[in-house]
Amino acid sequence: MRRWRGLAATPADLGRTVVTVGMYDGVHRGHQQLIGTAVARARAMHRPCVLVTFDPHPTEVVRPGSHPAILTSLDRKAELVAGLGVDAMCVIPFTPDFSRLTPEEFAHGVLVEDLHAAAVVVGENFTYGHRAAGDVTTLAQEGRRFGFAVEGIPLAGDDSADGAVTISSTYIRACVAAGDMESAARALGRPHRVDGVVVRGDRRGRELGYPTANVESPPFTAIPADGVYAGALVTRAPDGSTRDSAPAAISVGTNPTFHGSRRTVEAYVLDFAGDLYGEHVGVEFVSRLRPMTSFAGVDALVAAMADDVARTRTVLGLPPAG
Ligand SMILES: Cc1cc2nc3c(=O)[nH]c(=O)nc-3n(C[C@H](O)[C@H](O)[C@H](O)COP(=O)(O)O)c2cc1C
Ligand SMILES: Nc1ncnc2c1ncn2[C@@H]1O[C@H](COP(=O)(O)OP(=O)(O)O)[C@@H](O)[C@H]1O
Repeated sequence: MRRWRGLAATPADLGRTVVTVGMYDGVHRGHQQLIGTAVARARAMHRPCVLVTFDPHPTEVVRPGSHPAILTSLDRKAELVAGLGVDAMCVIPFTPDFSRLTPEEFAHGVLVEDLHAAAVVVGENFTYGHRAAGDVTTLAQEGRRFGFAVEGIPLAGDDSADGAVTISSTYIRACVAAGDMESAARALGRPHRVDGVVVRGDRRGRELGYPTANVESPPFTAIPADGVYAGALVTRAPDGSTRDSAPAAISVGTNPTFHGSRRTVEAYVLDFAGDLYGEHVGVEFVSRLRPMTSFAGVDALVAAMADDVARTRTVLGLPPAG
């Protein structure tokens, strides 16, 4: 997949394109349907499918200080959309100036002049331009004027949840913030993952018998509620692709037993011994086991960790330790 930042860097040899526009944070099941439709239209028209997204999140520019938790980094988003067949990802720096483009300026300047759109595929609730004044109806009008087709796709739902919900990034952020990783996974179509780099901690884990990879993630990463989770540690190659995935018991919180103050994400990898410092990893959260607890002493904590590891094996369907 080709990828560039800023409309000025758009390759000159794209020809006419099929464009889909959105934040696509999470690349959840609704996004997957929408992107799948855009890719299918592009294939049928023998055009490249270009996904246009924004960085930083527009909310932060429109209402500073209100940055939402981010479900997928740009690199992870690129990996996921490439897997859906998207040919190119264009990241538009979302600046105050860009936020002031009128709907018509966006349609004509960005979609027609920069990206040569022959067709545009968006969700039926898509809005664009200054104060989100443009919607699918205005986009269809611009399309008739400037010569591109417009398709507004109905939003996907999750009927298996208590009462059907419309799948959205906001809904998934709420699931993650509450530690409901099963609902998050149903909406995402895969477990939620926190990406980051393994850094040094207090070097206490190995003394307890449970060394933990402390994973430092970028600001605004959507980190699940404090607690202990069953999941996996995914190691990544330098190009970002997945190298390996191993079962893990994961701790999120300030380690209150030791009166810590920094909130950390730490993964104890089952049946593993080795050096993970500096590795680019992803922590995948499958199920919440219990809250973060302030134990009276180290022995009680170690006993709880042994139980967490046993329950992790059960949750993940692994045989008990031999
Ligand atoms: C499965 C698991 C469960 C944990 N549960 C708790 C807990 O309930 N309370 C707590 O204070 N710390 C908990 N921790 C975090 C440990 O306190 C932490 O891993 C240990 O202090 C090592 O820290 P270090 O990696 O910075 O050396 C847990 C860690 C793991 C891996
Ligand atoms: N099973 C394992 N799970 C996680 N990390 C492990 C494991 N075995 C060895 N390690 C290594 O040990 C480090 C964690 O040891 P620990 O004593 O908790 O130190 P720190 O406080 O620096 O995290 C990890 O970053 C990793 O390099």
